[in-house]
Amino acid sequence: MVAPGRNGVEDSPSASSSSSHMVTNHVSSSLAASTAGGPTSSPLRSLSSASGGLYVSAPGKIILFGEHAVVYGRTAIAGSIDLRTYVSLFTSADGRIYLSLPDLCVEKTWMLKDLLKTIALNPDLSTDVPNDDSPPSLELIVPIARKLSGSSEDSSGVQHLAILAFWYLLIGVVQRKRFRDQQNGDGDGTTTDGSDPPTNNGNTSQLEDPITKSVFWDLLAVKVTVRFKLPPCVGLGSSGAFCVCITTALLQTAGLIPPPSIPADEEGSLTWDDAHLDMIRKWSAAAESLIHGRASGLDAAVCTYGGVASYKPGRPIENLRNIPNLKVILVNSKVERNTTRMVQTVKERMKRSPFIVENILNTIDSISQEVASILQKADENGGVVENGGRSATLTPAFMTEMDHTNLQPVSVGGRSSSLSSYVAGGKRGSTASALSGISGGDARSSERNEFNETFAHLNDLCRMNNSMLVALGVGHPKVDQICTLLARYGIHPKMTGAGGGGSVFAFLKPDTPSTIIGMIKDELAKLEYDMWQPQLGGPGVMLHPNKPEVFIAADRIHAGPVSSRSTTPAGSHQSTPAVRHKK
Ligand SMILES: C[C@@](O)(CCO)CC(=O)[O-]
Repeated sequence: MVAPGRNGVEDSPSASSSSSHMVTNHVSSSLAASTAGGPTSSPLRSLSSASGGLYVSAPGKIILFGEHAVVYGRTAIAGSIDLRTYVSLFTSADGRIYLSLPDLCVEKTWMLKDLLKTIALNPDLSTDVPNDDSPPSLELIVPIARKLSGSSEDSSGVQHLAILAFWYLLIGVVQRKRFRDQQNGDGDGTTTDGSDPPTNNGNTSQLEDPITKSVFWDLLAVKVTVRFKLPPCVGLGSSGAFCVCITTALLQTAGLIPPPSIPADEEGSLTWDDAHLDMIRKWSAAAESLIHGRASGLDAAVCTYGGVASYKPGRPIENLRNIPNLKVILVNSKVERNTTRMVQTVKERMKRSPFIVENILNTIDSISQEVASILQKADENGGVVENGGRSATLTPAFMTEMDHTNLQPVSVGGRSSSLSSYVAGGKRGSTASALSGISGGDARSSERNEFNETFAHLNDLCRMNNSMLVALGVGHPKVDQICTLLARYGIHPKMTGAGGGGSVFAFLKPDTPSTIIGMIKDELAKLEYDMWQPQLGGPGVMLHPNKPEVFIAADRIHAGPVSSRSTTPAGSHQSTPAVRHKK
C-alpha cells in the first residue's frame, strides 16, 4: 500500500534547470526548489486567489455486486467510499507542464512549446472534433499523447498509463477549447478570462508562428498534483478517481464546464449539474480505458456521481436508498491486480465455454437485481428517487466487443434530495424513516430485526457472488484466506473490483460490537492484511473552496522542521492559481 501523504511536495512542482528544449522527467520523491520563471514573470499572477489553486476531489468506489458481469451488459451495484483522490491545479508561469503523482513516485515536466508544435503539425486535431460533449477521439489523440508524454507503445506500468491518460485529457481539452473558441469567434488571441496572454518569461519567439499563436492563447500550461487517500491497484477505483479529478480540473480550468453551484458537503464544496457531470463521466471513462482497457465505464460513473446505485448498461442509473445503516469492511489483500488482465481472463473463458460463462453472468445479474430490490425500498416519501435528466450515453470508445449499449446515467431528479442526504452525512434515505409510522421501542426492535434480516440476506448474496467470480477465474488464494477467516465470524465477504487479488469487502451486522470488529482486525493484521471501515455512498466529484488537508499535510512534510531553503516554497513563486472560469 502506498501511504497517503508520503513524499510530500509543494502544490506546484518546480521546474528543473534543464535547457529550454529539454523534457525533464523525474521519478523521484523530492523536488528541487527552483527560481525559474520568477514570481512576477507572468501576467497570470494577477489571477491569484486567496485559496491559491483549484482543488478537486473524487471518491473511491466499491463494486458491491456485479463486476465483470457489467462488462457484458449485466447489472452491477456499486457505491462511492470516502477514501478520496485529490488534485490541485495551478496554471504555470514558465511555459512548462508539470505532473506530480507523489504517491506513485512520479514527477514529470514537459515543455509547453513541444505540445504547441505537435498540435500545429496535426491538422486532424482541428477537424476531427466531436461537436457535442463526447470525449476526444482515442484513435486520434492517443498516438499524439504517447509521443508527447514519452510513453512508449508497450509501457503498461501504472505510472506510464496514468501519464498517458493525463496527456490524452490535456490534448483533448486544448483541442475542444480551440474548437469552441473558433465557433464562438473568440480565436483572436485573447485569453478566456480577459487577462493578457502569457509571455513565456519574455520569450515570445514561439508566438511568432501564426499557427501556434492562437493555440498558445488557448492553453494554460498547468501544474497538476494528485494525491491518493486510497491505495492504487487494489480495485477501489484509484484510476477512476484519478481520471475524474484530472478531467474535471482541466475542463473547469479551460472553461469547458461552468463553475459548480450545487452544494456537495458541509464544508462548502460544490458539484456540477447533471449535464456537466455527465460530460465529466464520459471523458473520464475514455481516459480510464487507457489504464484499464475498454470495459464498462462503471468506475468512472461511480467516482463522478458518488452515492450507491444500480448500473445496467443501456438503462438509467438507479440510486439506491435503503443503505444507511449497512456498515461495510474492506480488506486489502495487498496483491496488486491488473484490471485489463482480469477482464481478459473472463473474455478467454467466455470464448472457451460461452454457454457456461453466460449462465454465470446471468446468475450474477440475478444477484445484483435481488440486491437492488433490497436496497431500493421505498423511503418515507413512498418511492424511489426520481431519476430524469442525465441523458449522456457511453461513446463507442467504452464499448466492449459485445457492443453493449450505454451506461446511461439518469439524474437524481431529486438531486437535491440526494444532496441533502449527502450533506447530512453521506447517507441517503433511511429505513428508519421508512419505519417512521412505528413508535418507540417497537419501532427500534422492528428496525433491528429488519436490519438483521437485510444483513443476513446480503451476506448470503455476497457469498454467492464471490463463488461466481471464483468460477470466472478471477479468484486468488489470499482472497480465499480472507474469506475463510471472516467466515468464522459468520461474515461472507466477496472480492470487489476486477479480482485476482485486490480488495475484499463484507457487510457487517448492524449491531456488531466494536470488540468483535477489533478482533477481526487483529486477526487480519497478523496475516498482514489491512482493514478499513469506509463510509459508503458519499458525494461524487467536487470542487473544494479551500486547500484540502491532504495538500496542507504534504506542505508540512515538504517544508520540514526548519526549512533550509532561503526562498518561499516553489509553489508560491512559480505558480498561478488556476482560473475559475465564469460562465
Ligand atoms: C472488472 C470490472 O467489472 C470492474 C473493475 O473495477 C471492469 C469494468 O466494469 O470496467
